[in-house]
Amino acid sequence: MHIVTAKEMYEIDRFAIEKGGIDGRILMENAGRAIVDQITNLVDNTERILVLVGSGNNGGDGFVIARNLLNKGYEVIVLQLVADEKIKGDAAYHKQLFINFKGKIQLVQEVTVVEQYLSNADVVIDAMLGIGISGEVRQPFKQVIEVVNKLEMLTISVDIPSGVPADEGVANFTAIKADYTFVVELPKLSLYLEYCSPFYGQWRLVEIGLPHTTFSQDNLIETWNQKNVVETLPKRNRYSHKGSHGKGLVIGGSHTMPGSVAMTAKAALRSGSGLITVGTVQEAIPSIASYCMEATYISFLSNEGIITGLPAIDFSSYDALAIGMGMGRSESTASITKKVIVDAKIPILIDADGLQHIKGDLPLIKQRQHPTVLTPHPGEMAMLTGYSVKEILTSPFKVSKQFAREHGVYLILKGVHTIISDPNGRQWVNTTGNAGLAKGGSGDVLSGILLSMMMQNQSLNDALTNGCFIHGASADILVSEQRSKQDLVATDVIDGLTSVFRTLI
Ligand SMILES: NC(=O)C1=CN([C@@H]2O[C@H](COP(=O)(O)OP(=O)(O)OC[C@H]3O[C@@H](n4cnc5c(N)ncnc54)[C@H](OP(=O)(O)O)[C@@H]3O)[C@@H](O)[C@H]2O)[C@@H](O)CC1
Ligand SMILES: Nc1ncnc2c1ncn2[C@@H]1O[C@H](COP(=O)(O)OP(=O)(O)O)[C@@H](O)[C@H]1O
Ligand SMILES: [K+]
Repeated sequence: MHIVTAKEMYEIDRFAIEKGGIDGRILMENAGRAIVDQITNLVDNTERILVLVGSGNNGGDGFVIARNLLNKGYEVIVLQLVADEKIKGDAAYHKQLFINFKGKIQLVQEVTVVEQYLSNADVVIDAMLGIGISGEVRQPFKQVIEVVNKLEMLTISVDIPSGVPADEGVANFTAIKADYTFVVELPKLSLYLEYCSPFYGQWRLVEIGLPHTTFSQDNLIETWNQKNVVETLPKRNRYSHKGSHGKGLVIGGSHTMPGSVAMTAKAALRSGSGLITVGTVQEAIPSIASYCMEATYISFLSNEGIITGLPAIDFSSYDALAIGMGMGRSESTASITKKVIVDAKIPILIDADGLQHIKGDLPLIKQRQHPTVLTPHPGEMAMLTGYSVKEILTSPFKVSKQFAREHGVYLILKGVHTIISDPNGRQWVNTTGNAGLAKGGSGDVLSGILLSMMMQNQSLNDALTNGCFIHGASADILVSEQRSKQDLVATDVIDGLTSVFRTLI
């Protein structure tokens, strides 16, 4: 499903009205009614409802909601926070219908009066500002938002919590903290920004009859969900043999960090790889092998438990490789990573310490004739780009698209809403995962799953989006069935892959 910016939402709206011939007043009626259907599931008609409306079409939705709730026997008052002449077009039409239906509207701009109305209500419907907001929230909205947030009453936002920007790039704002938000037709970008999404509370999409398409081809962002995975994940052929499912190489680890490559290798095997070889220091092999007996091992030259040299490896005998996990950041490991980037004429995934190594070698990556996948978390992304973590979290879509295009890489910016970007600038947002994954080792497991997916017979975009989905889905199933977000650890996520694959295939 497309994730839209405000501009794209307006384009779709305009298309539906101008080319599709749908009257904007019908769209507004559809939006209001669809939201009322949701509200009636949450709110009993003995509860008193206050609808806060502003000057735009978001306020217009508010009038439709108020009228339809009134028809269903709810006690409803509309507080209009702007002067009468500010309400125009479709919103004015629906305001008049509400009046015709004997609806009560109070024109209020002093916050103390708003407070009095709030104290006599059980539920507040927030239809003040929608996706048309620009700049900082002005009065009286700012004060009203602060008052609503202070009160412990059920708050339901229409389309977007008032004050939250629809798009990325605005770090500081005053906004309603909604319990529920009913988002009109398509998800807005800010739903997937970790500093905005908490304001939405629980959210759901409501359909109002718009086409699900976007017109600006330079900003294609989609969610990746279970339906997409089921459609694209290759089934295992009855006549396959181990060579059909990829031979992968995992390079990394050190004497003090053997666990990371162990988990990457095990996760790769548990997600379908035919054969996995681990290249690491001799000292680490016994402990890794006892956890991952299915893998084979190459002992790398080492000094004090750190890899110092690359043995002669025929990279062409592998289908893909992952490098960097637990490898350390010495000069020797950095030069090994550099050599692998140049010599290995196969798809490569670079994670963790490997990302630190390549900062100065991005031009070498651009020259590669085979795909390169980078999997930074925001801290590593900051190191690679020179932006601060805050700047990255404020504009994660823009920053990652720019980086993927500029350096010709597949970029997986990990986080609550992991963003996958391809070198052409297409982007997907993963929809699985939970805070149980916020533990050391989760990223190593992801690298293993991705390595395996990269070797299965699917496009690289599908491989990476499916891999991210499967990783998060494992954590979700575990947390819902046997573990908690507290005790979940990375190796559980590997064990949980069984449930994911049994569900998906
Ligand atoms: N297909 C669709 O998309 C459909 C969309 N629909 C709905 O329409 C909504 C979008 O409507 P919209 O475009 O009228 O914008 P919206 O946010 O209601 O108001 C903007 C007004 O607010 C004001 N204002 C702006 N910034 C401000 C600030 N910082 N601080 C204070 N005030 C500020 C400014 O007014 P001004 O005071 O400047 O004259 C401006 O005119 C959308 O979210 C959805 O709910 C549905 O009806 C069905 C179809
Ligand atoms: N709160 C969260 N919600 C969803 N996914 C999360 C959350 N925290 C972490 N993750 C996921 O867990 C993984 C953590 O990776 P990373 O930071 O590299 O961990 P490590 O380096 O310790 O292995 C990423 O895939 C990330 O998307
Ligand atoms: K709103």
